[in-house]
Amino acid sequence: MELQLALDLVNIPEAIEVVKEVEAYIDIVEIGTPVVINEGLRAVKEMKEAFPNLKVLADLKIMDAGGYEVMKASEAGADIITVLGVSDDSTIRGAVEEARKQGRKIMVDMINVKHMEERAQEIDAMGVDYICVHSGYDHQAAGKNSFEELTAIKRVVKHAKTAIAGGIKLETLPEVVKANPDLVIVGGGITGQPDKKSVASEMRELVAQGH
Ligand SMILES: O=C([C@H](O)CO)[C@H](O)[C@H](O)COP(=O)(O)O
Repeated sequence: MELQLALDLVNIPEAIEVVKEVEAYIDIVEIGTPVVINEGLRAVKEMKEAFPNLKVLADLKIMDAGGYEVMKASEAGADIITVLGVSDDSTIRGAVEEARKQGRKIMVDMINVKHMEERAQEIDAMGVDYICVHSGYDHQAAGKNSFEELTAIKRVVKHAKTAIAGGIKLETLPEVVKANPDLVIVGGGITGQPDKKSVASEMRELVAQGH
């Protein structure tokens, strides 16, 4: 089980400072959607240059022009790029095809997908690398989480790795680990803490107890 740090509410220098603190405890660093909107793919490029040994995920939440967007994120140095599960199949297939050419990976974010198991099965068959259940900020504000959705996709996903994101904190991580995703994504649960290093270190230990 791997741990991904999501950086959403920071600029590039702040993002780099956070990663310096917790680098030893994470497998993947995510340049979050708000950072890409504010700073562009330059944020991906600068993060990869600063931490060449970390995998960098560009959370573009692609909805159209999958091949083109994946090509641009790959040029910036992204190892993993996100596409939305609610997109047309042609968008997801285009993203996967380009990612294969570029030696990158595709994560499909299942935010707002209505028929979770059915769509997860279809997307799994398209050859994506990760399928991620996700309660976004607006869902979290309404008190939702994705724990049940993780169990649902694990029933049907045969090839892709499974991931979960959205409001995961140190206190809720043991429940997530029990559900056994391949990847846990944490943003505010680390970045919003006064002692980011110790929280990330405890999270690393919990995640290491999973497979
Ligand atoms: O993808 C995200 C969200 O849509 C904002 O871009 C976050 O990275 C994801 O939800 C993880 O962050 P936390 O919910 O703060 O753990």
